[in-house]
Amino acid sequence: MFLSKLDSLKEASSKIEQHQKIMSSEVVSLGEAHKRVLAEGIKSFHDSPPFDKSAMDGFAVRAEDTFGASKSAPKTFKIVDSIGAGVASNKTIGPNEAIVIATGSPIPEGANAVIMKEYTETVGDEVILSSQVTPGENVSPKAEDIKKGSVILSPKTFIRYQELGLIASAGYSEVEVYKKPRVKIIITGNELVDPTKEELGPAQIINSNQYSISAMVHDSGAVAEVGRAHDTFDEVKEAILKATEEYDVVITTGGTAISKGDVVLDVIDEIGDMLLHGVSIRPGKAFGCGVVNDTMVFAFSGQPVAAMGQFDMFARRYLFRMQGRDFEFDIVKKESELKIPSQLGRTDFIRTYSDESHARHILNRGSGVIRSMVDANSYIIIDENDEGYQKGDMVDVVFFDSMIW
Ligand SMILES: Nc1nc2c(c(=O)[nH]1)N[C@H]1C(S)=C(S)[C@@H](COP(=O)(O)OP(=O)(O)OC[C@H]3O[C@@H](n4cnc5c(N)ncnc54)[C@H](O)[C@@H]3O)O[C@H]1N2
Ligand code: MOO
Repeated sequence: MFLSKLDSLKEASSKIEQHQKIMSSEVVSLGEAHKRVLAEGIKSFHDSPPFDKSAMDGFAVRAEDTFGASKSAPKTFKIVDSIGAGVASNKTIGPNEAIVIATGSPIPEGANAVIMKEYTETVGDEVILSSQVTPGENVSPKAEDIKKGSVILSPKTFIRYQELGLIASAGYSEVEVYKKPRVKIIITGNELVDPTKEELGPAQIINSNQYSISAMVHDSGAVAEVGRAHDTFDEVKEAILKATEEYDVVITTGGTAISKGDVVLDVIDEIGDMLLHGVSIRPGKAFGCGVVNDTMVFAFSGQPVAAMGQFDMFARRYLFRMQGRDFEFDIVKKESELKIPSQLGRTDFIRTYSDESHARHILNRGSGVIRSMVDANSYIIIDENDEGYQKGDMVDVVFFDSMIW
């Protein structure tokens, strides 16, 4: 049965938060660290660049010697050396001397600027400059990017491609990150068949949740494995108990309402601590969760859209936080194209297609209409204290893409 009074979204979130777990850490190679979260701070082993470095192909010179050089009054320098990538010159530049230099090579002793090849003409062992340079021009100074010994990233930083580059430059080949939670998804429902079944029986439904929820788990930085259970108390109980022993989080779908085969919440109640059954949200009211064997078990509706919404409202934040990363809805304001009524005391997640300016309506919004999630790109969130919106009101919108890990 649903609990006698439905929890609000805020109450439900806070009950779940009280049982938030954080994963331990592991060391992974840098190649595997993309989209993981740092469990350690990163202190640089090196300066980057490690030396004053040429930013251009051209000639290293003493800037002072070039002053006054122009197309109409070119200056001639003597070429005393030529260095390519990965080579340092052992020469020291003297007055009116130049060294051929490649982008990335160390600035030779005595030089303080690089003139781009385009402003020069080489004649034998001399180079004619048709422009002047200022001290430091076309030179990337030592440690301009990273200073040796400095803390460049703090723990809990999400590693995007940019951070990967920085970590590599700091001299790391492996890093300590939070482990990925392993999530067992248990699909319940006697009526369910695989998408491969060609002829559906009179009461059969294709199991789509397995695919959508697994993908959502994956999109939250976690690893998903799927199992099936029939709608019997013993089978669901055994499946949940086993999963809580082997996985970090368990998600079930189906069997959260109140007919005979809806056993999931009764099972959780018997074998663990039930935290929630029924939340004042739409879609997704038939949501439950509890803690079994010290493991969070989320019980989602069988209705495909309700299950996706419940993931967005509860499981996504839980999985993010397990990996050391926070998650809040990234809310933007859009103008509502239509009047949207809502019930006080309930938080609504209205599927919508939002463009630059407007939140546009999606018509059929049943909990089983997966098409509505495909046509939508965002939710309008209507707070429990709002009775809805008039056409033209500014509404809170969260884009689906903004929720992905
Ligand atoms: N008397 C009441 N009945 C219902 C209530 C209520 O408050 N009082 N709540 C309704 C709400 S809200 C929802 S949501 C559903 C939740 O039902 P269940 O979680 O028990 O889901 P099922 O009955 O197992 O399935 C519902 C529907 O979804 C299909 N389904 C199930 N699993 C999958 C899957 N893996 N892939 C695709 N589709 C799936 C299933 O075949 C049903 O058609 O309860 C309302 N009832
Ligand atoms: O959990 Mo149900 O979505 O409100 O149809």
